[in-house]
Amino acid sequence: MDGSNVTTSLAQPMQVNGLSKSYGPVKVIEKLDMHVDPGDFVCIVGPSGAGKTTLLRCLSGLMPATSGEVRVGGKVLTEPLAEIGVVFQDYRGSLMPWMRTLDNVAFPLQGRGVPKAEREERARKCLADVGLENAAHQYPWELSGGMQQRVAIARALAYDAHILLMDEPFGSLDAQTKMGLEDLVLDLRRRLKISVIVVTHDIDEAVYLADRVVVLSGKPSTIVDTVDVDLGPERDQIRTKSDPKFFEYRNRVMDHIMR
Ligand SMILES: Nc1ncnc2c1ncn2[C@@H]1O[C@H](COP(=O)(O)OP(=O)(O)OP(=O)(O)O)[C@@H](O)[C@H]1O
Repeated sequence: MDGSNVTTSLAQPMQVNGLSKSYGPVKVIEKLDMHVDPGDFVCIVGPSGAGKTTLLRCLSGLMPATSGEVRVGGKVLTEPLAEIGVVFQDYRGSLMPWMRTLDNVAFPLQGRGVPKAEREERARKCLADVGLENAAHQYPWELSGGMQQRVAIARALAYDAHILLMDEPFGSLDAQTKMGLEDLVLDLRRRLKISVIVVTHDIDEAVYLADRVVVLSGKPSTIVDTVDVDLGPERDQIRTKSDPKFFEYRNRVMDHIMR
């Protein structure tokens, strides 16, 4: 956990108790317990098919667990909440091409009855938060992939979300853009005092970003390890990734996944 911000985080704690999920007769996740404290940055890793996306969907309220529960601020999650923003890997499919950037970000607010002037004001603030204040009137197809993913992040945060869930958010971006967005999300966590949960295939990315890496494995999947990452609150793409502790954490996670 990043001691510099958590005490003032507005996010509610998230608690997962004995969560299991089956698709028909196939049990994918079994009796999973985890918690995310306000301001935490948690990464979830595991081999392909381990149920990472399934878990994230359950955490978002988009899909019910088969048994067990997710609690947000002590209340059982039964539907998507404004408190929880979700970003998917496929930014091309998630933005509406006929809407300008500002309208894409403001769109979810319309469904929640926020008046037009306030919608625009909030959307502008969120675009500024992700460094896109000058792209408000462009269409998604006029933006680079990294910029489109920034818009998707702004939209996820637009309705006062304090918990940001991301499913392979940087998977389809080039290496340099990906690093820029990793640092942007670290910065957003610090500035906006949000909790962030990221599902990723990329173990280096998980260790670089997280206060805690949760490793899923097995059939059905359980948590086989939880790695507390003690690399300090400030991360740097070169320095942090050269720290001997970074290699220790990476190898420990890799050991579980390659088994
Ligand atoms: N809607 C669904 N109906 C039936 N089975 C599903 C459904 N969604 C996922 N599965 C199955 O559940 C298992 C876990 O899938 P999930 O996508 O959660 O894993 P993952 O760890 O995110 O995988 P990857 O890393 O490859 O994206 C897989 O065997 C998948 O085929």
